[in-house]
Parts: sequence; C-alpha cells; structure tokens
Amino acid sequence: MSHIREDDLITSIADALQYISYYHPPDYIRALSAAYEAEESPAAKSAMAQILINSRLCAEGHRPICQDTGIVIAFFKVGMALRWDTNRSLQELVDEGVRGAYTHPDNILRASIVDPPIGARRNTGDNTPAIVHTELVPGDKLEVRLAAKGGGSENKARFAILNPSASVVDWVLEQLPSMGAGWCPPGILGLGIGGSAEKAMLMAKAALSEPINIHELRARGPANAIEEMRLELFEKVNALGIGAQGLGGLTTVLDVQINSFPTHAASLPVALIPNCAATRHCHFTLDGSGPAQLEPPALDSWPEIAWDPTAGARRVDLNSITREQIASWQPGERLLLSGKLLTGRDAAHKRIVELLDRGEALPEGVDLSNRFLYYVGPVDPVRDEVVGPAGPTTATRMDRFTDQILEQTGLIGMIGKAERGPAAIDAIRRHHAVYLIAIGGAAYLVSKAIKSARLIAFEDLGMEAIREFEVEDMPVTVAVDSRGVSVHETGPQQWRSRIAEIPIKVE
Ligand SMILES: O=C(O)C[C@H](O)C(=O)O
Repeated sequence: MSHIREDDLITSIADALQYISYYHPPDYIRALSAAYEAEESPAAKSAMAQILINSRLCAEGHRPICQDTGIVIAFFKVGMALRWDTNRSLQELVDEGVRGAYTHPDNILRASIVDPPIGARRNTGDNTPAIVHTELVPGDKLEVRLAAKGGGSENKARFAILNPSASVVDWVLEQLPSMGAGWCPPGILGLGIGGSAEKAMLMAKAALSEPINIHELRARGPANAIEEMRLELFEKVNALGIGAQGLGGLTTVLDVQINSFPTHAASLPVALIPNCAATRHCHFTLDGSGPAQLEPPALDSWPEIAWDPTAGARRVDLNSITREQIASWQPGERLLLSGKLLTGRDAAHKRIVELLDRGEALPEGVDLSNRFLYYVGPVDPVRDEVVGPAGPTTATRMDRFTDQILEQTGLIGMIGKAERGPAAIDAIRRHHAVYLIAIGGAAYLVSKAIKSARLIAFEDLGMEAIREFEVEDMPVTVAVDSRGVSVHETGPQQWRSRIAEIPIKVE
C-alpha cells in the first residue's frame, strides 16, 4: 500500500506548475509547427511564428509562456487503497504547492485570482485557491493531471442542453464565430457530451489534457461515432477560416477532443471549452516513492523559425504621434512602436470610468491625451528584467469603456488582442483613433521590446495597476484602422471563401 506524504505532493505540484509555465507540451509544439508550415495566410503565419519563437525563448529562459499564468486546475484519481501521511485537506496541500510555484523567486508567476468574485475582487496575491477535482478509483496510487488555464480561453466556454435530436456538430459550429479570437486560436477544443450539466463541463475540461492526435486518427480512420465527430468538427471548424489570433487562415484548431458519458433520455448536455496557445498541462503519478520527476523536453523539439519583425514594418514614434499620422495606417499593416505608452486593463478601466463619471481628475501621471493604452497585466520581473512576460489581454472586455475614454481623455490608440465589438469599432471611427494588436501567447517575446516599466497608479490592483512602459520596436498590427475597418472581420471572411474553394482530397 502506498503512503502519500504531504511534502511529496506539495513539491510535485509546485515543480509541475513551474515546469508547465515555461515548457509547452511537446505534442502542442509538433502540431503547431506542422500548422505553421502549412499556413498560407501571411498574418496567421506570422502570429504562429511569434508563438513558436516565444515558446522556445521560454523553454530556454525558464520564464512564463504567457503573462496569464492561469488558474490552477487539478484532477486527482485517488487510489482507494492508498494512505495519506497528512492531517491537512487535499485543497490545502494543493494550495501550498500553488503558492510555492507562483511566488518562486527564480521564476515568479502572475497572481491572477481575485476574491470575492463579485464586489471588491481583491487579488489573493499567490494565485490560490486552486480548483480541485477528485475521483476515487481502485488501486493505491495518486494520479494527477494539472493544468494552468488562461482566463481568455476560459471566458469562451459554452454549455447547452440540446434536444436529443439536435446536431452537436451544428451547435459547435454556431458557437465558434461568437467566441471571437480572445481564446487565442490555434488551440484545442474540449467537448463533454452527455452525463448531466456539471458532468459535461468537467468532461470538456478534462478532454483538454488529452494528447493531440487528430492526424493519427485521420490516418487510421474513426472506430466509433465520437471519433467520427472529432474528425468532422476538426474539418468544419478549420473551414470557418478564423485562423491564428482570428486573423483569417487555414488553422483554427489543432485538435478536437471529446469525452462522453451516458445521459438522460430527455437530454443531450454539451459543454465546449477551448484551450489557448498557452496550453499548459502535465500528468504524473505518485506511488509513495517520492515527488514526481519531470524530464525537461529536448530543445531541438522546437523548430527553427525565420521571422523578421522589421520586414515591411513602419516605424512609429509614440512620443510624437498625431491623429494625422495614424489616419494613414492601413488595416493589417505591421508597425514597430517605440516610445512611451500606458498600461491598463479591466479593473483600471472600471476605476478610470468611475472617476470620469464623478467628474474627478485621473491620478497623477495618468494623462491619456495623445497616448496609447496597452491592455496588459504583466508578470513581475526577476533578475535583470524590467518587466516579466507582458502579452496583450483580450480587448473586447474593454469595449464598454472605450467610447467614454476616447471622448473624455484624448486617448489616441489602444493595443490588445482579439476583435473589437461594433460599439467599440464605431467609437474608434468617430474619434479617429486606432486599435492595434500584439500576439496573444507571445508574452515573453513581447516583453523583450519593453525597455523600462514604472508603476503610475492603482498599485493595489497588482498586475492590473497602471504602468508606464518605454518600448523599442514593439511589433504590432493595425487591427481596426481609423476608418473602422477591422481585420478580424475581413480576414476570416476572406479565408473562409478561400478554404471553400480548396478541392477536397480523396485519399
Ligand atoms: O489575463 C490576461 O493577461 C489575459 C487573458 O488570459 C486573456 O486572454 O484575455
């Protein structure tokens, strides 16, 4: 009978969370590299190049793949014959491991958890608590599947109880366009079909840590209805043309994984959860012989990528930018930004708008006139860094504040990731402003362009505080130009039509 010591579990959780913060799973790298090779859309190819280069830099530098280092999800299969050497609850042990990983001085990770979820939403400071799921199984081992799930992809989860005669494939295809690009495609779709409402969600989440093997499945052929559905969804979702970062392209998903369970005759529960470019999970088993040993992947698993951010890019001086200059920028044009910008995301926007509504001045140093605002919540720096990984957050969440901020502060442009909604696009057009995107999932690479970082306001908001960054040649793309043309509308439309014209190969 194995005795699971509390220190072994805590150490294993902490080590595994550190490991997955900087090592992508090798199957993800293989699948993304193949998609990168096959991609024909220049914008999507460039996005994938940046994600792959970023991934390698993180593996070498042991720094997080994404500034959103996730909410920790732990699935345990607890052997019913094992013995625990602890007086503490499993939740407490996992949280101690999370605390150790997220505050590790060599590779500090971002604390993203707020408590309570409504009202004050104060950052807990160490990314606890984790979400813990357990299942009792025969045997005397402890099997652990650990994930650090990004908020942007989690926000796009969907659930429905369909009529038993409805088509799951049709329902999934209806969801994808409304999910936009905030889940940072290309990634993986996890589906849970059947069971009950809560069982379907859990199955969808668990499906995301299955190995990526859709091409092997295609090669050997489906053996049952679930495998047939995986292949059908893989083809049909990619035919939507959404592409990497929603810019239009051949690959939107690298795999579709499905778990299923018997269900009530009256119901067809279906849950859909996407995983982003910062796919992070690992799997280990404790048998009482000590903590888990995780082997580092070979660095030659990462492809050599030729990506020149300067090719065809316009250099922009943010310190002297004018509305006349931004009026000449074209949708999809690549820029290299240098100079000063301010940062701010969800909580800072809420506070700014509350101040504006009360007619009060913004805090000292928060002068947005003719400035760019970067939607980011960075990781804290370690060693000689000025800031840790600092990729963009989903801009769509800031849409509700955009018109008022453009109107009342003189802000000239915004930088984020994913599409803007109709109201924000209209505001951008009316105020002759602009919206630029950096690549979600390339946070460490983006941080290399940040030469200084200074806290300006709202320190209590932690990673959501307002900072001033000085950047040099920060690569971005014009996503909504000053006339209101959005590449997240034009790109997928164009690629959906092109994919429809590609003749289907009969093998
Ligand atoms: O919280 C973040 O930094 C990003 C978030 O995961 C998002 O994708 O919007």
